Amino acid sequence: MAENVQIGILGCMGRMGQALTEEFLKTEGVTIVAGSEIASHPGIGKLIPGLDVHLADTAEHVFHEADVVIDFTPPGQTATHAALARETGKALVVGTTGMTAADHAALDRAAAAVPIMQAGNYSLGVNLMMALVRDAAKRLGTDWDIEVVEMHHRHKVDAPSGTALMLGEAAAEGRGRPLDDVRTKAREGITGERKEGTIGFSAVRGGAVIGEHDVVFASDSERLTISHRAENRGLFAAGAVKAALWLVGKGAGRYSMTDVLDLK
Ligand SMILES: NC(=O)C1=CN([C@@H]2O[C@H](COP(=O)(O)OP(=O)(O)OC[C@H]3O[C@@H](n4cnc5c(N)ncnc54)[C@H](OP(=O)(O)O)[C@@H]3O)[C@@H](O)[C@H]2O)C=CC1
Ligand SMILES: O=C(O)C1=N[C@H](C(=O)O)C[C@H](O)C1
Repeated sequence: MAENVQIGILGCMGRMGQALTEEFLKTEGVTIVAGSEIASHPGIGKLIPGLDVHLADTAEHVFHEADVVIDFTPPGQTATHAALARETGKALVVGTTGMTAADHAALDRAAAAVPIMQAGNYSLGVNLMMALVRDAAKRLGTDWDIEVVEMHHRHKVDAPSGTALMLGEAAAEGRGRPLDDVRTKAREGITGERKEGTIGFSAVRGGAVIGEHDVVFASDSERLTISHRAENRGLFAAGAVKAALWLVGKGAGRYSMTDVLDLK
């Protein structure tokens, strides 16, 4: 690992931005050298609490200053940040969810030039859960219906969660099918009976829930549920810090948390 890794955080004053700052401050061998927020943020130009760094209003500044940039901004900026990583030659860790196919394509383009880490969930538990779900889906026939249910706080803007989609992809992979071919989105009205082999998604929003995910396997005579509960945001921040340090010195490419945790 490099001597002292210069870290930049996009969305620095958000829920995850603050959890990341706290986690990096507890970590040896790293310095937060830049942080950005949306231009209308009242703290722009002022010191970021706990740091000797002024809050910037552009991502360009953060990419210029840092070795590794961590992106936990709301959906919509990923393609721009991927292009900046490619142009500046900097490593990028993406935590943002609600990504589009165009966002993924932009990350793939950047990954031809620089190391890119992306995960819808940076916790050990969820990444292990993906392997369990893949295995269960492989072993249980299509007479076992698969439903992914998630609950998050009232501020979350995307649905289903990035984690729910990762879990759905793991289940579809276990069944040897692309998720897009078997996915059922939210149900409403006269939906007709459930089609065998499909994977359903339900998103619940309310209160301050950090993140809850259940994958339900339901047959005519029994039901298996694999569940994860996040107890605090520090969990995701600790995983993202680990991922950022793991990325230092890696070649160009697209990486995920399963690489960091050696879960493949
Ligand atoms: N992969 C993982 O493990 C996890 C992923 N997430 C994901 O991370 C993302 C952020 O979550 P969370 O921290 O809760 O959200 P927040 O809204 O609390 O934080 C995002 C911050 O980024 C700011 N922001 C908006 N646009 C920009 C911009 N262009 N440049 C810099 N900053 C900007 C927001 O400002 P403003 O509020 O004014 O818009 C806000 O302060 C979500 O997509 C969420 O799903 C969350 C937890 C774990
Ligand atoms: O927005 C959140 O808060 C979270 N988002 C991620 C997701 O969409 O899966 C991860 C975690 O569940 C919290």
